[in-house]
Amino acid sequence: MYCQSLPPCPQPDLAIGLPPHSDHGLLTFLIENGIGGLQIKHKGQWVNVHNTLPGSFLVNTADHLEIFSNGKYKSVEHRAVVNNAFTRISVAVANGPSPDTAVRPVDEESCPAAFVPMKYKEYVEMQQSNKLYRKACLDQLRV
Ligand SMILES: O=C(O)CCC(=O)C(=O)O
Ligand SMILES: [Fe+2]
Repeated sequence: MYCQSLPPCPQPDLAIGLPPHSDHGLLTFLIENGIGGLQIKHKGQWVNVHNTLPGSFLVNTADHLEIFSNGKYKSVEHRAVVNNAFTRISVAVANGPSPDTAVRPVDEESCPAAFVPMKYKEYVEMQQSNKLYRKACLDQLRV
């Protein structure tokens, strides 16, 4: 579980709250304190995602879904921007396999694997020991 607190910024256009990245795991569940600020990359453009449905989670597809589905379901690239009025608080819960599971494309027989296998815990360590940058971590595993 990851908790973020991003304070107001006098010049939000010059700052980035959380840099562009994709998450480890299969799916990520997200909640925030009603401020908005999450953006996803869609067809090359940043799109605001503001979940206003009370009591609901926002769900992002993550890297291990992309690996497991051999690229069929892409992990979503996302970032969080700040604003000049409110502190933004968010909680993200990653959901993945057990740490020692080597995640590989599910159907290697019918089509060539697009990713090399890696244990989930090794992937998390790799992501946490590098700067978050777009889908750079997943790109390391591409064949
Ligand atoms: O703050 C958010 O809405 C997103 C958080 C996030 O992307 C993360 O913790 O991986
Ligand atoms: Fe994220």
